[in-house]
Amino acid sequence: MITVLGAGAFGTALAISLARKGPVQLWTHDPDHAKAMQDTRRNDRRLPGVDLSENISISENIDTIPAQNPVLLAVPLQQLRGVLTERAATLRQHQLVACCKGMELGSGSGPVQLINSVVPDAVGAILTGPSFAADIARGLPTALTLACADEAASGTLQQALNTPNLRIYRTTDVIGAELGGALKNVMAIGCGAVIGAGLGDSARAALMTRGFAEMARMATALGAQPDTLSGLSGFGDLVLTCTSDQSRNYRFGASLGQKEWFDPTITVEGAATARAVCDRASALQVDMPITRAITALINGDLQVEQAMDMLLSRPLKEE
Ligand SMILES: NC(=O)C1=CN([C@@H]2O[C@H](COP(=O)(O)OP(=O)(O)OC[C@H]3O[C@@H](n4cnc5c(N)ncnc54)[C@H](O)[C@@H]3O)[C@@H](O)[C@H]2O)C=CC1
Ligand SMILES: O=C(CO)COP(=O)(O)O
Repeated sequence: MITVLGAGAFGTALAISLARKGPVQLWTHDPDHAKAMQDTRRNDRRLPGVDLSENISISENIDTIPAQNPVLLAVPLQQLRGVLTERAATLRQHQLVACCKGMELGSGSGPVQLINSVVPDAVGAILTGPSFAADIARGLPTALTLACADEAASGTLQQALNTPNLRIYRTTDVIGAELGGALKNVMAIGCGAVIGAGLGDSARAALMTRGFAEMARMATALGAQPDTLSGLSGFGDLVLTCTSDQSRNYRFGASLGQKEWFDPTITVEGAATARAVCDRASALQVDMPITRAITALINGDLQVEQAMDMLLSRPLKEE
């Protein structure tokens, strides 16, 4: 049995995929949402149009989780500390797999760092990489990275989470995998803004490439292995979210570029993460001009055209 905490788009999609192999417990903190999903056998709020199989049991209350059950934590990163703190007694000594992308405001922590600090006797891991919830739920082929510092646990989790459509690779480079997923969302907002403002595909390609260099710079400063960023969690997810309308970060960026309203209830991890990354970059003295420009855009301090002029007028340098 696998337990999924968080019945948003991603948690539900993972539950649907994993339920093809065995029983899954899907938890939501909202009793009305649990009732609606139990009645309709669908998650119309977050992942409409896909049925929840009988292998998925839905609950708004999970007091005990058998020790051998891996637990997937599929809530937005900025909510993760609260969920862990509230459920720490239940989650102790479990394998906890963060299924979220970002850096916490204030602490600058990634998801596994948060798990390790709030539930220190659990095994922390992260599942990340290029994957839209709707694709996973429809059974389309997808590849993800499972990062866990504990090699034995990483092998067990890889087996447990691999499904016929969901191919899981593993790594012990947790910080690299965390940063790939967190930083690419900031770039996706920037790319959406570039396309939304009509600045063209060439500008987007430049932003992705120089943005990737910036991601690698930050990752190296924090001790990640350089190769990790070139894998699914970095390069793979950067390509996906910077080029697809399915990405909420990209669509949010496009709305900034078009100067249009964007629904604030939609999860856009890159917005808070951009601010957290700027703070972390300042503390580490890592040069991240693209991230800073995107953050200024998100904060309303710059328009896309001004941000682009600022980047283009920087002193010339070697690639
Ligand atoms: N949707 C996607 O295609 C993918 C999402 N992710 C990541 O998954 C994470 C979750 O995103 P989604 O599921 O897409 O978001 P979502 O907006 O669809 O759902 C978030 C869920 O978290 C729940 N939640 C919020 N605060 C909570 C709290 N304090 N306690 C308990 N539950 C709480 C909400 O009720 C909601 O069901 C994000 O970090 C995202 O980057 C990763 C890969 C793909
Ligand atoms: O992380 C994702 C795909 O890998 C989902 O992207 P969005 O959160 O931008 O929708």
